[in-house]
Amino acid sequence: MAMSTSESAIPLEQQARLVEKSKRFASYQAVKDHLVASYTRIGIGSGSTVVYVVEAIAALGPGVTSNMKFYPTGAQSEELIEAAGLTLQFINKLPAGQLLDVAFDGADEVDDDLNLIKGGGACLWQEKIVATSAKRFVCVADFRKLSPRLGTNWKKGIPIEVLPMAAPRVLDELKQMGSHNPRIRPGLPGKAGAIVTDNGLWIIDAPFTPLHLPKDSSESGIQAGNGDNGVWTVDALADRLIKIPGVAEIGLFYGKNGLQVESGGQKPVAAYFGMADGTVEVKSDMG
Ligand SMILES: O=C(CO)[C@H](O)[C@H](O)COP(=O)(O)O
Repeated sequence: MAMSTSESAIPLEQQARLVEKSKRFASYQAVKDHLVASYTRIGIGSGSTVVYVVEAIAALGPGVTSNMKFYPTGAQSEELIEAAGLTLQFINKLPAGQLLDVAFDGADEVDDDLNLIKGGGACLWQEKIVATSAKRFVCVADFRKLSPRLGTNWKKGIPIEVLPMAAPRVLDELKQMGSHNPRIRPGLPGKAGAIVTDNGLWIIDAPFTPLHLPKDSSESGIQAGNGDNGVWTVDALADRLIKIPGVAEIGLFYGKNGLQVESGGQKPVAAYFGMADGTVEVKSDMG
C-alpha cells in the first residue's frame, strides 16, 4: 500500500517518522503475540523493521530472555542480537530434527495470501533458511508493504541471489521469461560494482508484471499462470526461477507455512502491519 494522497501531503520528515512508528508498533505487537516465555530458539531476520523486534524482545528483560538463543539471518542481525545483549546462536548448530520455536522477519511486499517478496536488504538466502527452520514464521512490516499482489507496490523486482559467473545467463533467461529490465544490483554508494551478499554472491532484481495468486488461475483470461502473455502466478514463477542454473535462492517466499508442513514452510503464519493511523493490522493463516 503506497502512501495515500493525504499521507503524501505530509512533509517528508513527518512521513518517515510515521513509517518508523508503524514498524515499531507492528513489531511490539508481533512479539507480544508470538514470543512465548517458554521458547528457547528464536530466529531474527534482517532489515530496518527487525530492529524494533529486537528492541521489543530485549525490553522483556533477562528474566524472560536469558534461556533463549537467537539465530540471525546475516551480519546485520548478528550485530543486532549482540548489541541487545541477547544470546547469539547459529542455524548450523540447530540439532537435526529440531526447529526454531518462532522466527521474526520483515518483507518488501506481502500479498493477500501471505506470499512475500524479500531480499531488499540482500539477505534473502539466510532469511529463507531461518524462516523455513521455524515452526512459526512471523512477518513484521509497515503499511507500505501491504498489497493484493506481489509486484504492485514493490517495483524494483524480485531479488534473486546468483553465482556471479552465471549472472549474464540468468539475465538472458529472465528476459525470456518476461522480466522487464532485470538488473544486477549495484553496490553504490557504499561499493563500486555489484553488491556482494553475506554469502559472497550477487543479487539480480527482476521486475515482473504483478503476480497472480494461485487461486486466480481459474479466472477467465489467466490460463495456468505459467508466463503465457507475461502472466505468472507466484508459485509457477517461483518454481521456474529456482531452476535456473546459477540461481542460489529467490526472494519469493511462497507455498505453505511452518504449521502446514513438518519441516517448516516459507510463508509466515501471520503478518503484522503497522498502519498510518497508529493501529496494527494482522493477517494470519494458522491453519
Ligand atoms: O528481506 C529483507 C532483507 O533482505 C528485509 O526483511 C526486507 O527488505 C524489509 O526490510 P525493511 O524492514 O527495512 O523494510
